[in-house]
Amino acid sequence: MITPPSPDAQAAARNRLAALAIPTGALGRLGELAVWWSSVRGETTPAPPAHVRAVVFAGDHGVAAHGVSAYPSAVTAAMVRGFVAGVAGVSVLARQHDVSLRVLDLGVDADFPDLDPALGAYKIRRGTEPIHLKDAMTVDETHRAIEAGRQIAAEEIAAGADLLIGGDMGIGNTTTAVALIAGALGLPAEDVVGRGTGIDDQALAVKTDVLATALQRAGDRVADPVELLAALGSPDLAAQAAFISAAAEAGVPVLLDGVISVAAATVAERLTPGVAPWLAAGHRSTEQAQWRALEALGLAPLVDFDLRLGEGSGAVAAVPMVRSAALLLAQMARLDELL
Ligand SMILES: O=C(O)c1ccc[n+]([C@@H]2O[C@H](COP(=O)([O-])O)[C@@H](O)[C@H]2O)c1
Ligand SMILES: Cc1cc2nc[nH]c2cc1C
Repeated sequence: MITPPSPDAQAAARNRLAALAIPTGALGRLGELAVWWSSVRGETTPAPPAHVRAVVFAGDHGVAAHGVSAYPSAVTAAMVRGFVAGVAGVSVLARQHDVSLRVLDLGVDADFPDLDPALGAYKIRRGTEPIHLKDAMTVDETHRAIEAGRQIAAEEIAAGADLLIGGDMGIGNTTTAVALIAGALGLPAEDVVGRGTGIDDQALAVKTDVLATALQRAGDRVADPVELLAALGSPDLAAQAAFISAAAEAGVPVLLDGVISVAAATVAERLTPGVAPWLAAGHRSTEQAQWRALEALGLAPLVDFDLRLGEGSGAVAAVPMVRSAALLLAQMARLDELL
């Protein structure tokens, strides 16, 4: 059950925004962001987010061996080591913006015996089945991934999070993410397919075929979010979807990233309707499925920099905007105080 963000705080914030020493509406989307932050924090002028916590959900995707990505699956495990070492793109942004960053292996097709076992504490399986040929995983694995995502959110909230971010790492995961979006929104393969890590026209045609076959294979099962995740998803996507659901249930807002994060949010809205008002969209990815899914959630992205890195990077890059919005609403004078 999801309680909506505070309508009283939202109304009070909107009134204060309208009274600020600016021409009416001059803060544009920054003003709307401030009102959102007030509503999710339940205060007229809440402090800016000070305990932003990001979790990277890593996993491999069976479709990666079928010509849908510009990179081999081995990159997933290599990048997991990069997150652990603090040298991935999102690692740099997280340090810069004082965001805590945790990477978890939900389904990487490798083991990491030399690393902290906490990395694999929620591991469900090694890789998924290719979704155009068979179900990505079993329904039991799906339930376990969902439970993992809920627990991970609970841990981050217990650690004091006032804003959560879900990131991703997984070669092939844009195929999975856009399949979930297509399944949830009833869109055809051509309306969701994108170039992911940067595939050429030939691979784009293969990816479109894989998606169309996967959607055909899943059929009506897409109507049920657990069946949708089992047929077309992955442990990492299922866990991220449940992480978002659990955050919204606990009244903790989530800043979304690119197409994988937005696919997780789309599934979260199906798992627990009423999630969307707890979400803000960090950035606009290059993936068309992300724009369509954001629109369906009623969200407009903050940063529009042609980012397509994933990892939670676009969300972390937008954290300063949330902080700016909160501080503007709290610290600016009203026009009537200056006249
Ligand atoms: O966040 C996005 O919108 C996004 C768009 C394109 C690619 N990615 C990242 O690239 C990887 C998946 O791309 P691909 O082509 O292997 O499906 C995965 O690790 C994602 O984090 C991420
Ligand atoms: C190098 C590399 C880094 C990434 N980070 C997220 N997705 C990625 C995909 C690749 C290929």
